[in-house]
Amino acid sequence: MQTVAREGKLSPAGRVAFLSRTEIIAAAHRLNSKSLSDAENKKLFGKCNQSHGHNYTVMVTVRGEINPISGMFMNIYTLQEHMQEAIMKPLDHKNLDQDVAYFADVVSTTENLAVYIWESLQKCLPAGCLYKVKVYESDKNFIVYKGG
Ligand SMILES: CC(=O)C(=O)[C@H]1CNc2nc(N)[nH]c(=O)c2N1
Ligand SMILES: O=P(O)(O)OP(=O)(O)OP(=O)(O)O
Ligand SMILES: [Zn+2]
Repeated sequence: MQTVAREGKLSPAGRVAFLSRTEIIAAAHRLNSKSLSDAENKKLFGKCNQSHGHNYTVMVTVRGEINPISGMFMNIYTLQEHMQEAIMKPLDHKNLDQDVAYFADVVSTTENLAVYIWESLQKCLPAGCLYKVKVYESDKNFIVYKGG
């Protein structure tokens, strides 16, 4: 279906684009499960059973139809604002296990951090537009979570 504005040609409706933004959060954590004994935690998590920190790189990808009038489906600054509220404010320069209630009983693995970020963003983004959360714990280690 063609949509033509008063001036200029417009892209046909129905084109889906994927918009991504990254932010870096510095956070401390300790891999420790309350369901395991101290000895089991030490055996399973090794040195990560001790408090340490990471500079996590978080990449959020949203998707939507390109608006034929504006040429976008979401202003990047809107995504930035949502990431500020859902990610930076609750997580940056925090101790995940002590300062974030979600991790009181959830092991602060990168997998669970990605789930937390997904669920936090779902509350503020339009339904269905969140596509992917990718979290790098280091240059080499990263997790991708797409919901479900
Ligand atoms: C390295 C670290 O500092 C960690 O905290 C690592 C240790 N291993 C590991 N394995 C996973 N599947 N997920 C993690 O988040 C993780 N953290
Ligand atoms: O996320 P997709 O499906 O676009 O695929 P990709 O670019 O391989 O990304 P990833 O491996 O991070 O899911
Ligand atoms: Zn770690």
